[in-house]
Amino acid sequence: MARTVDWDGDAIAAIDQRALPAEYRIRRLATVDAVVAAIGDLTIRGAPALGAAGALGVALAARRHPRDPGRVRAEAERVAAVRPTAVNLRRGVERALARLDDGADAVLAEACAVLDEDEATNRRLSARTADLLTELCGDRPLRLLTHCNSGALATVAWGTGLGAVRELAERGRVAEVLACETRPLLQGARLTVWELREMGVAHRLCVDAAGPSAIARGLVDAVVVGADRIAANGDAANKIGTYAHACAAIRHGVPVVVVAPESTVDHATPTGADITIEERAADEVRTIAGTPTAPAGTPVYNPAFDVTPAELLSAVVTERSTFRDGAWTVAAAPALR
Ligand SMILES: CSC[C@H]1O[C@H](OP(=O)(O)O)[C@H](O)[C@@H]1O
Repeated sequence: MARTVDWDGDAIAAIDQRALPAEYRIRRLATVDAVVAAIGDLTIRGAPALGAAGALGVALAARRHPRDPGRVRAEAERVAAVRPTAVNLRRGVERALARLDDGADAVLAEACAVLDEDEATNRRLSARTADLLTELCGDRPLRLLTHCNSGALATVAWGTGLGAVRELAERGRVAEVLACETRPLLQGARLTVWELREMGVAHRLCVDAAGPSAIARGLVDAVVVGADRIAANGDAANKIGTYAHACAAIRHGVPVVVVAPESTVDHATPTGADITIEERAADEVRTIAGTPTAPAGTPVYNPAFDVTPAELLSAVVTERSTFRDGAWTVAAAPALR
């Protein structure tokens, strides 16, 4: 699989995640308008992937308007504002924009650095999470519940929550993954299942409401999810439905681990109550694959995310820190070999 988001020398090359699993196709995005549209319609989705797309969107603007920094900043703001919850999007934009005074080539180089750093970061946080799950659940094949998609498709490569599943599978420590379909846009059914088949990991698909029930019936050893923004106190915003799994998990003594890069931790946001939750279009709920499921005009409540309070989480794991029992601890630097 190619990188989820990449630079082809003149434009952004992105896997079109709306087309999966039926079709694997790359969309070429050569303008800021195209990037804004692709983020809005979830051609590109997932916090780290959004960060990469945001940085590359600024690079496109800087190449298009090399002598108009004001225009570049305005275009950058258009990109950053498309989706408010995933902190990585604005961070990727700001990181690229910080090089604007050095010229368009420097902006592009910074954006490409965002991409180049991602896979190594995700492999590190995946290994740290696999170690923690082994500590929490025992050194045995585990039955894991996932929600939405936090795999390679949500990042530039490898993945976060599903990256940890991949790491455990390579260690021979995954018995089965129960993948929640994730209404309304079905990232679980369409994307996580597709990635699990690519990995050769045993899995079953279930409706979202079956997640808490599976936990209650003792079918799940741990819940492993990604995140879009993690507040300073460890509260985590993730796909709508995550909170319900966590409520069931704490009642039944099942660990819930949030896996995300440091770039998703927002220490400037004190608690989950301070996180803006994106509301999406009503028709996403009133239809399935374009077929109406409710009468036209039915009023809809469609938050794209919910917040799981830190007290319901066993841990938040990044590539270099862990939030557990109310505190962040930084991992010791890996021993020099
Ligand atoms: C590794 S970030 C994945 C995160 O992003 C998803 O949201 P969306 O598909 O709307 O971009 C979901 O919350 C995943 O957990």
